[in-house]
Amino acid sequence: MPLDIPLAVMTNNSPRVWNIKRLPHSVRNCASLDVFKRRWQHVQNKLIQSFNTSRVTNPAHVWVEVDNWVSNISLFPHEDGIGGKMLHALQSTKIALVDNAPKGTQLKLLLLLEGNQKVYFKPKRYNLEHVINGKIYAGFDRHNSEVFAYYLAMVLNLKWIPPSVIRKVHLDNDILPVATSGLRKSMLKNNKGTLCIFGKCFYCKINETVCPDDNGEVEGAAILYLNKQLKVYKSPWRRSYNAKKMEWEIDSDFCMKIRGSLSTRHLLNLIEVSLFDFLIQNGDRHRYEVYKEQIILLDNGKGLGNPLIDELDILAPLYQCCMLATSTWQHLEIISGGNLSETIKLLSKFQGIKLATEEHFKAIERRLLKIYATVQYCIGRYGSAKVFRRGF
Ligand SMILES: Nc1ncnc2c1ncn2[C@@H]1O[C@H](COP(=O)(O)OP(=O)(O)OP(=O)(O)O)[C@@H](O)[C@H]1O
Ligand SMILES: [Mn+2]
Repeated sequence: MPLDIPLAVMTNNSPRVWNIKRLPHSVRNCASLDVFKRRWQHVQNKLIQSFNTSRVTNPAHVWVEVDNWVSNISLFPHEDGIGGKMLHALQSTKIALVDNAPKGTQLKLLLLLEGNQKVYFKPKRYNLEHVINGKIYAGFDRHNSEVFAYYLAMVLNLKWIPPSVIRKVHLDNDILPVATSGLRKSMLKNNKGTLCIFGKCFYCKINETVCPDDNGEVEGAAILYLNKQLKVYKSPWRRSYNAKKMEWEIDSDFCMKIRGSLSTRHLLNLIEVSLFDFLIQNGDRHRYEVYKEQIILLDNGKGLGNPLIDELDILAPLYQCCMLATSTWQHLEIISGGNLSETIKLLSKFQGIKLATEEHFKAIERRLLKIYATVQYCIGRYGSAKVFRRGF
């Protein structure tokens, strides 16, 4: 068991622990609730304006806008309906070329869309109801987790994630005519005579294929490819992927040790990412990419595995460092009370997609309460002046 897990959180699922009285003062103070509500409505309206558009007359214009976007506060534009337009272009632009994308361990394809836009395509491996058991990083990537993560990041105001949407591609019509010979060689016919893909990647196996459905279509997450110079870091809180314990799992002063080598800003960013990962239960962020001093949320496919489990040690950066950017906290305050799930559902509906079962949405709300409780633990231990930091 990792050291220093908040006691309130550890005494586990007792409803008393999640009683509203235990939440940080600001969250339960009725006078603030009105202020939060107004602030949230403002944020939600902006998100709706961004995603409530789907028709794109010329996707090439969207890619030009995306490519030319320069900003220190977001990876992509988010005003004037561009969110929905990017997703629609990702979902419907004709595919000009498809190849294997051998980087990483999981089967994925690299699509080149007309207009020269590169896209990663992570195929569907499971139905939404499928529950992953075992280790936190078990199983194949979940395509819906990638897309869910995108909307979650938007709602959390983490604007450093590539747009991602559910897309169906027709194997015979959309893929085969434009497939490279390498990709054709990584396909085979199953015992029903259907052509399936086994791909080219570290874990790709000939007996673990992706096959089209009865309509001849393969569903997957279409993720915008970032053609940018990214710095790669190993996460200080990465798992060992074997029986060996990592330093963060045995050393209660772990955060103190790494503070010497990471700037406060970088650490606050890592902590913010741990909240995001805890909500979807992505325990597989072994390394991360940085662009313009910001962590980019790439590879979010290991979330949404089991809605009944909340692996607390994903929150270790928060409860071991007990620091949080004030701006992050202010945003967490306004998404309480169901706003988070409601908005993800609302925004994804504009693209006509269902991203997760009700159990997963409930789990996200439950985990949000655990984040509040962990912050409360930190405040109790160190006082809010030490916990909340001017961050970004
Ligand atoms: N949208 C993207 N744009 C550009 N590069 C990307 C994008 N997504 C992932 N990458 C790069 O490709 C690599 C592999 O992608 P990803 O991590 O999603 O695959 P994976 O099979 O899950 O890998 P792993 O098993 O190592 O987690 C990443 O390390 C990252 O450098
Ligand atoms: Mn991965």
